[in-house]
Amino acid sequence: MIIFAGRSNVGKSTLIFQLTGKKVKRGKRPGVTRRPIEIEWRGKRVVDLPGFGFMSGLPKEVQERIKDEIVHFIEDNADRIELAVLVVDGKAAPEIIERWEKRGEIPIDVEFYQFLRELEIPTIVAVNKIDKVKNVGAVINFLAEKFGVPYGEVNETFVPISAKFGKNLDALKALMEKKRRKS
Ligand SMILES: Nc1nc2c(ncn2[C@@H]2O[C@H](COP(=O)(O)OP(=O)(O)OP(=O)(O)O)[C@@H](O)[C@H]2O)c(=O)[nH]1
Repeated sequence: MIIFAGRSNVGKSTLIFQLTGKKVKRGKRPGVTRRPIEIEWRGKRVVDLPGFGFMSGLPKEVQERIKDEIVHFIEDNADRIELAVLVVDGKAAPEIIERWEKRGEIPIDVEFYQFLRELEIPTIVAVNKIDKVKNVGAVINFLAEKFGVPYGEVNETFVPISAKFGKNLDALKALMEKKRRKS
């Protein structure tokens, strides 16, 4: 099983469509049915987890419930998950992370990455929307530091992509194949 996770609106559905040719789009009404969506792809299960973090119009309790469901889903399936792709918005993430830190909170992306690592699930961070980013290297260095990824592991953890424009998806696919847990 391969899981895709990330904050709401980072481009998960767009990316999964680009990689698999399958639509995983939910109805746009937030909070209604935001269960994990599973598709079959090359004999594997690919799961699009609901977006976590702040979504406008969603009460805090609903956001918390979604987060709990995601955590439970991952814990329940940890042995079967061969790879996690954490999608972040390369344009928005640095600012969001800094805002959370200023409030004294652990940014949700950081928490989530560390949660996956604790469960020893191989994890790739797809840094999406790089078409909107000027200095991609700086963003990746920033994220690596915040996520606690050692320098020597940066290249096998972060992949800059643009899902919308189909940019660098071959590199992502290659890394997915390399990193996934082979049983
Ligand atoms: N500029 C740019 N926009 C993108 C890119 N990828 C996705 N988007 C846009 O970002 C918005 C959100 O994309 P989705 O694929 O719906 O995001 P999602 O993460 O599945 O969102 P949720 O369903 O809320 O979890 C859409 O308007 C996409 O067109 C990208 O690489 N570059």
